[in-house]
Parts: sequence; C-alpha cells; structure tokens
Amino acid sequence: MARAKIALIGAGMIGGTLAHICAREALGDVILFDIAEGTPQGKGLDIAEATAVFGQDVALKGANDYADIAGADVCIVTAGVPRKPGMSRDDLIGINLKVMKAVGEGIAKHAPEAFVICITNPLDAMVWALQKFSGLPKEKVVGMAGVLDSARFAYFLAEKTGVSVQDIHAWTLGGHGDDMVPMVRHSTIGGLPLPDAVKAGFLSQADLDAIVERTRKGGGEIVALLKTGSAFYAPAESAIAMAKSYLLDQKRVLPCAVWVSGEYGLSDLYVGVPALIGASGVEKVVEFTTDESEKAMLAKSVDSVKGLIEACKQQDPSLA
Ligand SMILES: NC(=O)c1ccc[n+]([C@@H]2O[C@H](COP(=O)([O-])OP(=O)(O)OC[C@H]3O[C@@H](n4cnc5c(N)ncnc54)[C@H](O)[C@@H]3O)[C@@H](O)[C@H]2O)c1
Ligand SMILES: O=C(O)C[C@H](O)C(=O)O
Repeated sequence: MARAKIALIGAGMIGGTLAHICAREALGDVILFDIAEGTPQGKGLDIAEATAVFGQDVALKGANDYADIAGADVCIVTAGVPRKPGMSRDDLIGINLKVMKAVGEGIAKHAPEAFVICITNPLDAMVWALQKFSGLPKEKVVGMAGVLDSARFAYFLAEKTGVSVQDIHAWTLGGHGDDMVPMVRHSTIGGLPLPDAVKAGFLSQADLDAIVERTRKGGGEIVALLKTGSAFYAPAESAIAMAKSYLLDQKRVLPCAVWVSGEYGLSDLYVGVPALIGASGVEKVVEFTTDESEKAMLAKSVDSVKGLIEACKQQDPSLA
C-alpha cells in the first residue's frame, strides 16, 4: 500500500515537531508548507537526514507552494501566530483569521479529500472559519484542543496521586479557553470517577479543585514560562493521536472541536466534545450526561465561542 501523505501547513514549533513524530512513527510522507522561505525546507531536510539514524523510509519535503500538498490524506494546520505573555488566545483573531482564509483556499484547491485538523488559535473560531473558507465537509474538518486539555488534566492528576497516566482517563468539554469544562464526574483514576477517588483518599477535594483550575489555565502557564511562544510538544502529540485515528481507522473517542448539530443542545458551531474519529472523519459525537452545574459551565464556554465567531464575521463579512 502506498504511504499516506501528510501535509503540515505551518512549519513553526508545532509543525516541526509534528514532522519529527510523523517521520519517527513512519505515519506517512510529509510535506512541510510555510510562507517563510527556507524554514520548511530546512526542517524537512534536517528530519530527513535523521531518518537514516532512526531507520524509517519516509520522504520529507519543504514547500512554499500549495501545489505541493496535492493529494494529501491529512492536513494539520498550525499556520499563524502564537500568543506571548500578557495576551489571550482571542487577541490572535486579527492575524490568524486572514491566515485561515489563505490556508482554507489552498486546501480546497489542492487537497479537497483530506482530513483537516486545525490547531491555530483561537481554536474553536479558527476551525469554524477554516471549514467555511475551505468548503470541505464538516465531518472532515476538526479542531485539536480537547486532547491537549484533557492530557493536561490527566497529567496533573497523575502527578498529584502517583497513579500511572495510563490508568487516568480525563475529559474536558467546551471551547479552548480558560472557561473550558474539565468533566470531573466523567474522568476516572483507576476506573473510579474523580468524586469517588476523592472519597477513596487518592487526593483531597482542594487538590482536585486546584487541578481543575490549573487545567483551565494550562496554556497560559506554558506561555508564561516560554515567554516567546506557546506549548508545542503536547499539542503536536495530541494532533498526531487524532491523525492516526483517521489514517488507521482506529475509531478512537477523543475530545475534539467538531461541528455540532443538536448534540448537547448545540448547533451550527464548532466546540469541544468527545468524538469518534475513523476513516470517514468524525463518525459520531458521544454525549455525556450533564448535570445542572456542568450544563451551566458548558453554556458559559459556548457563549465565549459564539462571541469569537461574531468577531470573525465582523472582521470578514464573507463569513456572515
Ligand atoms: N489548539 C491548541 O491546543 C493549540 C496549542 C498550541 C498552539 N496553538 C496555536 O497553534 C499556532 C501555531 O503555534 P506554533 O507554536 O507552531 O507557532 P509558530 O510561530 O512557531 O509557527 C507558526 C508558523 O506559521 C507560519 N505562517 C504564518 N502565516 C502563514 C500562512 N499564511 N501560511 C502558512 N504558514 C504561515 C509561520 O511562518 C510560522 O512558521 C498558534 O496560533 C498557537 O496559538 C494551538
Ligand atoms: O495557550 C496557548 O496560547 C496555546 C495553546 O492553546 C495551549 O493551550 O497551549
């Protein structure tokens, strides 16, 4: 069988990390696309040389022309700018919405059959705009945020309790902002829902509350430490999990920003929910039961996403 073709649109910190993982795991041949001349070519050649060390026969190529992404099976979009300390993700709309227009048109022209994973922030609004600009089917355009947010939640729980990350299953819902919704009742440590894990003495209620808050602000914590940009290792790993589920038809249920049509009482927008990803793209949305408090938190988060979508429509009336 021919190797898959993976187009990475944006060859910055996340794009380069994605290319490295794709090559090491031999997920497919990689095109690194960027508007910066030399960056995608340099990163592509550097990783291609590394393939002779780790022994994988995959091709990597840098490009500044969308024609090179032709026929891609998967496109992972990180093009745009990241935030710096003192900024919110929402401050990136002005620049990144224009980038999504160029990227959406490039993908529509050259890789209309691809499964598209958007990472660019502010995520829920950018994936919405990318789908509109590209016109690709909604089930083939998804946003990466929930895998990252829930990975942070799981890691903080593992760090506090000493339980293996492999036996912690954490979930978040909603938009990728500080009002995201860590799902305490649906997340488990060794199979125990978190309220039961507190009763069983794995951690205190105060510890759990602090972890929920730290998860919500997890992106900002890394931005404050790095000072020049934002997280890239965990975001890249998160997008790879989504790409693999599509390419290998794994049918994993992963929290992703997907187009909702009535699920959770929501419609006509992209927001983070558990989604089954297989060879057809988003094949199903999994609906958790939500109590009154979870419903209220989700509604607040969704309101923030709707506000960002309105801001996009004002900036680019073609989206209205
Ligand atoms: N969804 C998430 O959970 C999540 C996590 C981390 C970062 N992000 C976001 O991902 C984006 C990328 O982050 P990064 O750290 O890789 O940034 P980066 O600055 O290292 O890389 C971005 C790249 O995009 C390129 N670029 C800019 N405009 C372009 C265009 N029109 N076409 C093609 N390429 C273009 C730049 O030249 C640069 O190489 C940011 O918006 C960041 O906020 C999202
Ligand atoms: O926080 C950011 O700006 C980047 C990303 O959304 C993250 O959560 O790490």
